[in-house]
Amino acid sequence: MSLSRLLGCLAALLVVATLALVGRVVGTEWSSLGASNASLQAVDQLRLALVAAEMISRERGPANGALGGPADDPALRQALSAARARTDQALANLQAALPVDAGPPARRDAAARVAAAGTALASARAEVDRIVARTRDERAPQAIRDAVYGMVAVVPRLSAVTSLAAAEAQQAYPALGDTVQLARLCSELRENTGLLGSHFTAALARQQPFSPLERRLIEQTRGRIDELRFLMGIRLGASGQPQAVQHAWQTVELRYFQNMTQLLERVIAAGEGDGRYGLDPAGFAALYVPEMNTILGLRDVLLAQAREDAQTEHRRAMRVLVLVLTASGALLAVLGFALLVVHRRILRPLVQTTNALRALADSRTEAPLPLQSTHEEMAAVIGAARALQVQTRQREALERERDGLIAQLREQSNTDFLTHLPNRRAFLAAAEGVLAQAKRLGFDVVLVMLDVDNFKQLNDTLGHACGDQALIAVANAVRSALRLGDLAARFGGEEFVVLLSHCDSAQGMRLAERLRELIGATPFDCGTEAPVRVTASLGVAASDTHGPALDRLLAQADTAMYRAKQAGRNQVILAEPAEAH
Ligand SMILES: Nc1nc2c(ncn2[C@@H]2O[C@H](COP(=O)(O)OP(=O)(O)OP(=O)(O)O)[C@@H](O)[C@H]2O)c(=O)[nH]1
Repeated sequence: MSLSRLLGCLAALLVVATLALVGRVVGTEWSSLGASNASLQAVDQLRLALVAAEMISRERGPANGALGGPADDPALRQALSAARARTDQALANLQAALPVDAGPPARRDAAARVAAAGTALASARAEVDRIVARTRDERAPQAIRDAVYGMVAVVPRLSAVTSLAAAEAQQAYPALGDTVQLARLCSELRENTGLLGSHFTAALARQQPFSPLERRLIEQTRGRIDELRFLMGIRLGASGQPQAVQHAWQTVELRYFQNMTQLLERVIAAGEGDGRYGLDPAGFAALYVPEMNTILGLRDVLLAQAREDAQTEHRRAMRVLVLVLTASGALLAVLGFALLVVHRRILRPLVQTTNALRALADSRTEAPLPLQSTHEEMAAVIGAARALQVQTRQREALERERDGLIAQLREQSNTDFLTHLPNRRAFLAAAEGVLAQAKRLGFDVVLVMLDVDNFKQLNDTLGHACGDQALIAVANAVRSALRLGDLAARFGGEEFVVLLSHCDSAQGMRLAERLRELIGATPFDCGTEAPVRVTASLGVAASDTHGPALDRLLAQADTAMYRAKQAGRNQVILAEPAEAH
């Protein structure tokens, strides 16, 4: 696997792992935000449910007043219809906060329960109205009691709704548990204190002692009130309760539990005695209800506290989420930047350098290298590769130069520098090749040995430079007499040699003779008045007579040439067959 591929895989892995981690953290904080939002909603619903229950309870005050008062008292009727309007509004508010066809089954059930409470309330009100329409004398005590307890029975119908809201608030944000439960206990306490007042209504209206049933109900309700006071006292007495809550609880203790003790003892004593209360239901309510409502004050403080706690939690969750999102964004940005830097500053130059080095290994020096890196190590690698590239280019240039020189030297070592004809060495090598071919293919060759006559004398009389000119003139004559495929060379000093391919002795003699004439007829300039000429003596040896061995042909031609010299120079002598042996 290539390094870039490996790094690509690692980068992808890193990005995926980071995204998973970020997703997990953001998801957790997002659900924490959702939970705190849900707890806020649940606290609001709990408040609406408790207020609705309170309004139904409070409606019992004017209802009891109307049941105990004269049939056509406009003040009582007005108070009752105002209380009913408040209750209807509170129920409508609660109904609006509970979606009927959305959410989990318990929630839909809660909405149905509110609707059922509304229906039960309507029938309880109808019962109250039926009794109130009668004259006071026509109102049977049992009928009043039934009407009162018809109203009383409506409130518990909302308890499922309040417990659902309290449970949801608590589930979303467990720290709210104590506060919402205390708010519910407050509501229940308020309901029971109201109920206690309602138990007195019929007896106060009739100014008669309590019936056994009323006595039992009063005892039960007082017992429940004491129980609730105890439960709340334990929780509210614990340290850590906010000041506002402690103050509200102390107010309830003072104004309801202490201030009302005397009034309640007096009414109960009269109810258990002669039935002379000294006040009617409305009078009792005027004294009792304001003190009882301090419990609602405590409830509202608790609900406000729960809402504030939920809001604080919501703000905290929002802050954490924003922080997590910002940190995640920053982390991803840093990661992306780091990967980009690694890719641009390390990986890409490395790959480019690797390609350049690979190309160098294949003797290709044109592959581009990255521009200089700012990183020490990369700069060193790129610098080394660049130096290698430059060195390779220089080496290649030197090698080219060397090859040229070698070729030139080879050329020079095979060529006579004066006449530019091949020298003895080159001739011997080439002639061996031609003779080998002649043997193989069966054609004849002729070797002509040529020596310039009286050359020493020429040198001595006209100078060495003139001798050189003579040699150049002879070489030119030899060159012009040759056919394609023939070989000619300066064999040494003033001696030349010619090897004629596909040639017999007769043809060789003719060519040698023509060459002799040509040399003798070729003038050259030696700075003298008249141009100078030289002659040459030539010895001819043919393979058809002497065989195709080079040394034998050379020796025979040389001997023939010597004889030509002896015979007076400027002539051509064919080697005798006898000389072949
Ligand atoms: N100018 C010049 N002279 C050369 C060169 N090579 C050999 N010589 C001279 O050629 C002469 C050869 O002389 P000899 O061997 O006596 O032969 P010759 O004078 O031609 O006499 P014959 O061959 O008998 O006609 C010597 O004086 C060499 O110094 C050369 O390249 N240039």
